[in-house]
Amino acid sequence: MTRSILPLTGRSLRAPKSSCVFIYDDSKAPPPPFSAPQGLASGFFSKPRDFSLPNSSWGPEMMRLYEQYNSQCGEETEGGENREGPWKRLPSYNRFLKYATGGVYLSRMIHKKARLFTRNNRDQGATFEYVLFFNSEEDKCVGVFQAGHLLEGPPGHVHGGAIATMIDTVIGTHATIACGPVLTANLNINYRRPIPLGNTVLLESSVDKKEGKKVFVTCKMTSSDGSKLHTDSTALFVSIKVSQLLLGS
Ligand SMILES: CCCCC/C=C\C/C=C\C/C=C\C/C=C\CCCC(=O)SCCNC(=O)CCNC(=O)[C@H](O)C(C)(C)COP(=O)(O)OP(=O)(O)OC[C@H]1O[C@@H](n2cnc3c(N)ncnc32)[C@H](O)[C@@H]1OP(=O)(O)O
Repeated sequence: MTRSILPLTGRSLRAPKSSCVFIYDDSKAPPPPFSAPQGLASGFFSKPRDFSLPNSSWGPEMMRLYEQYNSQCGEETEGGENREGPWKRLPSYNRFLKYATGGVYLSRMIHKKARLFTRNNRDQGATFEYVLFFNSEEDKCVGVFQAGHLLEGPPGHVHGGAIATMIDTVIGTHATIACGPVLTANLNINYRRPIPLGNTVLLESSVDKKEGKKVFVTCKMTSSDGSKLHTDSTALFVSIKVSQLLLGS
């Protein structure tokens, strides 16, 4: 099942008349969430860049963990057959939607320039290098994150806000897979040990409980070999209708 993407005329979202607006159709049952960004992205670019693939800035630990999970991913073989695997690599693009009003008219320039926060720097390795994997059998989501030199907080170490961003990204993705579109309502982080800039860390999340519109998720972030605990965190996500978010109601 794939999420249906409706091309709407500009009127309903107050976008420029000549524009084609893409929005998720909430009336359909939630599909696996990661077909959506791909579909969306391909509406705007002939070949969208998938940022979760290795690049020359990835260090040995980032590559080691990537290979460890990627080698356990299902894939299509050269013969066109599907090879089974417990993990799935989640592709990652730098934008979701071309137009969103958010209740206020945003200029065409802002819409055009909007980019996903974690994927907005063209300098490879400078900020957030990461890849996410999901295991549906175990209901586990894993993020491998290499922290770049522009994420400095305390001297030589990663800023707490950048750490929170990565946690939110992993658990937000996990909550979206579990429940469809969600927003972070609450995020609690215990920062246990600072992360040196350039280091690769591993994030592992689990869904603890679903209660109506609410989904409770936990996440721990460790050094790449698992020996040091950097953070442990809990979060609450609440399901939303994307159309409400875009229309500002
Ligand atoms: C954005 C969607 C895009 C979807 C795209 C789809 C696929 C894309 C694929 C993947 C995406 C993957 C990853 C995403 C990456 C990163 C994640 C970034 C996430 C964010 O960066 S997100 C921005 C920051 N986030 C906000 O900007 C939220 C502002 N906020 C609100 O928009 C509302 O506040 C909302 C919606 C949270 C709730 O509003 P609401 O009206 O829907 O619900 P309501 O208030 O009725 O609460 C219902 C029940 O939750 C309880 N509850 C609510 N809030 C609570 C709190 N804080 N503490 C404890 N309990 C709370 C109530 O007590 C009640 O509980 P009960 O039912 O038991 O009474």
